Amino acid sequence: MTIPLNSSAYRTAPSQSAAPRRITVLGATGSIGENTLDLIGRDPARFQVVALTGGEKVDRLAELAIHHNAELAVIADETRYEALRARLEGTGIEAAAGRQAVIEAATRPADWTMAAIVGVAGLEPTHAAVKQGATVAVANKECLVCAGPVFMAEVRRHGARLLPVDSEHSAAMQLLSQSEGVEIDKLCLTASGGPFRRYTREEMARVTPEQALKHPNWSMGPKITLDSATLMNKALEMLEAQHLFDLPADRIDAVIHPQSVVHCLVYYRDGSVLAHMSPPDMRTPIAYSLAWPERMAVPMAPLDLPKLATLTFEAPDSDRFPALRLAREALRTGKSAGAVLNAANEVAAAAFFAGEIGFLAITEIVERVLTESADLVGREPTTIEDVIVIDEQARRRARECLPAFA
Ligand SMILES: NC(=O)C1=CN([C@@H]2O[C@H](COP(=O)(O)OP(=O)(O)OC[C@H]3O[C@@H](n4cnc5c(N)ncnc54)[C@H](OP(=O)(O)O)[C@@H]3O)[C@@H](O)[C@H]2O)C=CC1
Ligand SMILES: CC(=O)[C@@H](O)[C@H](O)COP(=O)(O)O
Ligand SMILES: [Mn+2]
Repeated sequence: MTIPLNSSAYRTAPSQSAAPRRITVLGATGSIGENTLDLIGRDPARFQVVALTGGEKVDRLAELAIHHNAELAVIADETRYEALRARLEGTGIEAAAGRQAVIEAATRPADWTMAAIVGVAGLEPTHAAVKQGATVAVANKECLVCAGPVFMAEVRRHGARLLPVDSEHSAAMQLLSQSEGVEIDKLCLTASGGPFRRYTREEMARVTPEQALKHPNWSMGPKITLDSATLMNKALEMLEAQHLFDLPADRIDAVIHPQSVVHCLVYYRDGSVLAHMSPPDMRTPIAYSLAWPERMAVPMAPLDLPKLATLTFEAPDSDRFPALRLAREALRTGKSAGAVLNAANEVAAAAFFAGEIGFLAITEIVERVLTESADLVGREPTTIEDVIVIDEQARRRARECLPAFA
């Protein structure tokens, strides 16, 4: 379902059942996957693990599957099937491999699926989970960025329930549940500003992948950590919010908040602003989605405001960080702007990690591909398959751009 602004949907208690909830984690070996399983492992009587999937980390996937007594473990990289099968031999856990097997894992009946594969690679498996009509906790923001209206239509068509996991969107869902029947003026996402918040463009031109991977507040996978450094993460998140909450482009904003304690703010026309706070640890939004509409305990210390002492906010600088300007344009353009922006960013991010381009070239390539791809940007996909075709074409154009930025 669309997260409705004017609905009591959040307050409807689920039927209470003594049976453990059947859980699947797509992207189990990643940062979100590990945090999800950490919480699940603390209350094993409440959860039963159906399927776990990984990309390449076959040993870790097998360890997690054994530890959580999963029914099925799937590794996306087919060449690692034999290694997975050997590790799981005698455990009774099924092993499978390949892209299609990941999609099939997502179709196994489950009450709750965590969608935490990174990148557009997560789109088809998450869509497969949505088609089961169950609850999907969606960390994979690319589903919404690339396929927004099509994906949300599929959610409605299959009667699935989406629970946002991205910290800002989890916060937004909690804030918007206070706004039933009330028009909001603005939804404002916070951005830490990343490790280069105070860098000049000249300094940014020389930064290395190692420096970009040092996020000031959050421990996350490499791709999203780099996106935080370019502010492309916030660009993706503005598009994610547009589709999740069905908001007009001009009601979505972002502000720099270096402490990452406030995650989202909702502005009302009477001057009120509601803000959501929590420590910068993803186990809080994951726990919210796992226990929803109830609350569960997490193992972290509560926020210590006197110790924090100061929370600060700054306006983003679009000259040094063009990503937010690109996001605003993409929000207004709609259609396939999000898919093209994301595809170009995935290609450019991989090229930066490979040492092929500099840090500033990442957003420059995204802008170049968006500017030169009016034909792609203007397409209105009607199916997930259409989105994948657009993504592949935008990737090809981004790859063609790389030599000019090397
Ligand atoms: N990390 C965080 O705190 C947050 C993450 N998110 C979003 O959640 C998603 C996951 O992020 P994060 O956990 O950081 O990412 P990670 O890189 O840590 O983990 C990604 C997961 O996806 C798997 N994977 C990678 N490529 C493929 C593929 N082609 N097919 C199948 N599986 C694949 C990886 O497997 P393996 O490692 O075995 O190769 C791993 O399990 C992203 O969309 C991100 O934007 C949103 C908010 C916060
Ligand atoms: C934890 C989470 O939700 C990330 O998306 C986080 O927001 C990244 O930090 P930035 O605010 O630096 O993008
Ligand atoms: Mn986020």
